[in-house]
Amino acid sequence: KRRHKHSDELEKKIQNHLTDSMKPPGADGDIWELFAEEGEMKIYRKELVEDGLICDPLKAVHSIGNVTAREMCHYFWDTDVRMEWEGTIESFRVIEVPEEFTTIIYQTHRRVWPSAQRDCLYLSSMVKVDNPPSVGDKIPHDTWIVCNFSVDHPEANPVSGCVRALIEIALICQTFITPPKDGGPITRDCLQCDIIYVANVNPGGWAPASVLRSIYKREYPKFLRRFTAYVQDKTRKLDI
Ligand SMILES: O=S(=O)(CCO)c1ccc(-c2ccc(C3CCCC3)c([C@H]3C[C@H]3c3ccccn3)c2)cc1
Repeated sequence: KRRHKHSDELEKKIQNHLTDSMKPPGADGDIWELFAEEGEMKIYRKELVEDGLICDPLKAVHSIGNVTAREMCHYFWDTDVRMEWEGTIESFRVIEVPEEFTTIIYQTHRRVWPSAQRDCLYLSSMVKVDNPPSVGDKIPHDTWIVCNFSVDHPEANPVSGCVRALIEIALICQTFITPPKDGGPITRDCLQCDIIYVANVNPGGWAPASVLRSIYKREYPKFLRRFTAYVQDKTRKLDI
């Protein structure tokens, strides 16, 4: 069962995401504030301050056509394409690959004036979920999750002056297939991918609340817009 040092922690986090993060906002009795809405994309936040630091949890739900859950999670997880859609990291390095679909990454974020630059050191794992909870009455064809969470690593060799931000992030995707009425073959037009993205970022040290909250308000919608468009573009059949 224990495949690498973080296997147990990873399993536990995935189980938590599948039970907690897949619930629609508000189902947990918590008060989520809808702060951005663009078509199917809805982004919610909660205000949370821990030890004086802004740790506002974020939850986004979205649904896009023509892609599968596996494609969404693959492009989110695959570091080979990271800089093609990530707009706020300055550099990153894969420190270790504990197993085939699990990497340990060190990355630095662009400095947010007037606070110090932040870096993140985290494990990133892509997993197919076998017995997914079905949300509502729709039955998913398949469910995939990418789980990113902060870990320690002796070889991080951090950029001096960076403050370590702590992250707990998950991208959970489900593929829904609507076969064509005429009984024809299933094409990309029959695909719908439901997305849940949860992010808990602890800035790790002081940063002005107003600055952080305005960054989150700007960066999360931008990230979801840019990333989903990127995947649809990468998977679009070539215009013949
Ligand atoms: O989804 S991922 O796993 C994709 C891999 O990169 C992810 C996303 C976001 C972060 C992150 C980490 C630190 C910060 C802050 C804290 C104080 C100063 C930097 C932010 C703030 C900058 C905000 C932000 C929000 C959304 C997207 C990017 N930037 C975001 C880390 C990982």
